[in-house]
Amino acid sequence: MIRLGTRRSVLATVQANLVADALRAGGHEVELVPIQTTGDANKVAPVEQIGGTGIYVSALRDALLAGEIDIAVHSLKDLPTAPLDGLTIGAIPVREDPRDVLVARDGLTLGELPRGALIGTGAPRRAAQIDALGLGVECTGVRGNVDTRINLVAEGKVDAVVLARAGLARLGRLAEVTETLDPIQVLPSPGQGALAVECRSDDTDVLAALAPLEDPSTRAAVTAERQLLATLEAGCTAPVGALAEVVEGEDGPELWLRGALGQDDGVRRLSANGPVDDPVALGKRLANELLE
Ligand SMILES: NCc1[nH]cc(CCC(=O)O)c1CC(=O)O
Repeated sequence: MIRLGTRRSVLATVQANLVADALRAGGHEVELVPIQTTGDANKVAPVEQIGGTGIYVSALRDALLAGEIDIAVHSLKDLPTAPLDGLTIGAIPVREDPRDVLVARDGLTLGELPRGALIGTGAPRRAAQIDALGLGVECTGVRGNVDTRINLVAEGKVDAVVLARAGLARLGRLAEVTETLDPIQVLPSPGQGALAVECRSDDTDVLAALAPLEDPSTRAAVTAERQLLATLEAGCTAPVGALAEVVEGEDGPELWLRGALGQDDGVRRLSANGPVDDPVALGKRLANELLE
């Protein structure tokens, strides 16, 4: 029996079930163990004020280290970049669409929102990139689950909210999307749309069970994105956007990485490419170029 720890939110439960079903299809028995995290217990305070990086994952990691569960399913973008002694990411399954989306009143797109329109987003990354478009719209901090945030639009409290497309896809709510934001305008959070299945580093049985869930292209892409973030020494709430993709080059597959860094005077954007088997070097190189 593999005990799978998950946060209690609807999205986390859906994501946990995706992994549980994949393991069951491989002939394994899986039991879901719901666990309360700081991020879920406190849905009001800004993320930065209640611990920042890791508020959604530390309780799951503690349960893993204590042997209360065998695997934890995280949204990769919520997982701190620093590795934790004794734990490893046993599998990164194929990624959902990594882009951000707009859910706006009256079916509006970003460009159709009037000047002064209020966009709800608690993420400095999203606010910095939207500000840099010079549309005259205003970003305001919001928190809470997908339902809460979409309701702010329905209640007229904001004109629009920005969310991860992957979350809406997994919740079956893509019909509410009014625009999918082009990464040319808004780069997603490093790791967005990908799941990380974490386990104990020495748990060979669980590592073997997780191996078939792994998608090597997703692993390469998100490793480059997360290395970019780690090198920029930014936490999950810092204004860093990143998106990597494996593309077919002249001499075979190569990894392309785009990065955006919010600074006082605007957003700096660069891209670079490198071999698929060294995403860490690519992430470091682009980070250093962004800092120059
Ligand atoms: N920050 C919370 C969070 N963590 C993961 C997702 C969505 C799913 C994903 O990106 O994999 C979301 C919601 C959002 O940003 O809209």
